[in-house]
Amino acid sequence: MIFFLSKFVKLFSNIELKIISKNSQKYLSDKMSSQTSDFNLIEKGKQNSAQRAVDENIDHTTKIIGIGSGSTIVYAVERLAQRVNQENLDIYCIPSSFQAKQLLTKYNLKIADLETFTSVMIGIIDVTIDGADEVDKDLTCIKGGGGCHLQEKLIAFCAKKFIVIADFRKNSTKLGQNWSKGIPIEVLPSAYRLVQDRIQKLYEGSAVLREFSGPGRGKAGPVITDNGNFILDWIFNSNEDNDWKSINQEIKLIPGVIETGLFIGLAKMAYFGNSDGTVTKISSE
Ligand SMILES: O=C(CO)[C@H](O)[C@H](O)COP(=O)(O)O
Repeated sequence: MIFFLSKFVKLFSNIELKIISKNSQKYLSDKMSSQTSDFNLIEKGKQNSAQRAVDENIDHTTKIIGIGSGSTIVYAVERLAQRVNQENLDIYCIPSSFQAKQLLTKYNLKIADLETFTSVMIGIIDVTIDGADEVDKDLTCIKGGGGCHLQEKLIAFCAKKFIVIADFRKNSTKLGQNWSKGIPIEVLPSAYRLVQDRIQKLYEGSAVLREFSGPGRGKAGPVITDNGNFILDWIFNSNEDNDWKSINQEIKLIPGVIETGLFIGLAKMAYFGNSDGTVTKISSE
């Protein structure tokens, strides 16, 4: 009797285990396919915003373009290369990073830098196109998620038109609404403790040294920018009504600060690729 009873219990628990494992397999596969579809919507959003920005702002009169960095700009460069070939456009591109330069090389586009041309610098670039980590209702941006905001600010500053391209996640009313990784600040390596200290005394939140994470990724220790500097990410209090213009000026006065990832009054337009396939265009004028 005991023998049969134990056989029955074993059989029942095997069935139960199979049901649990089937359910968890279903849960995992549902979760994975919903993550894949989220990923696709985001990528499609990036692509749609990039294509629209290139198509609406570049023509045969465009001679010099500033090229930002990140994952969204890849779609813009792809589209630009297509149009340069199809329409025989004669365009020089100024990259904002090692990554952007590699991208331009891959697509065989003509590369220049800010010293190539002898004319007046401000306005020398017809259009600069770049991604952003977050954009608020006034088109103030947080940039530098990829650590390239110093060169990105240079090509935004020298452009007649600075255009932001992004997927729907970056479209906020207020900075900090969707982006929680803070404001990147490029600093001289020997000054990072001083800047960290000063920011934490001036404002709420913390200024965290950006480091590589995870075994087998990058190197141990701090992220080094294309210019050989460190990055602090200032995680600010997003519930405050922050006056970004004066905060930016104050941070830039700290010795050792090279550039902040706050782009104020620079963007003329932003294109956001939405999850339904449409593109929202916001203009500062
Ligand atoms: O500022 C940047 C790099 O310094 C990027 O433009 C920003 O991080 C957005 O990147 P992505 O297009 O991958 O979302």
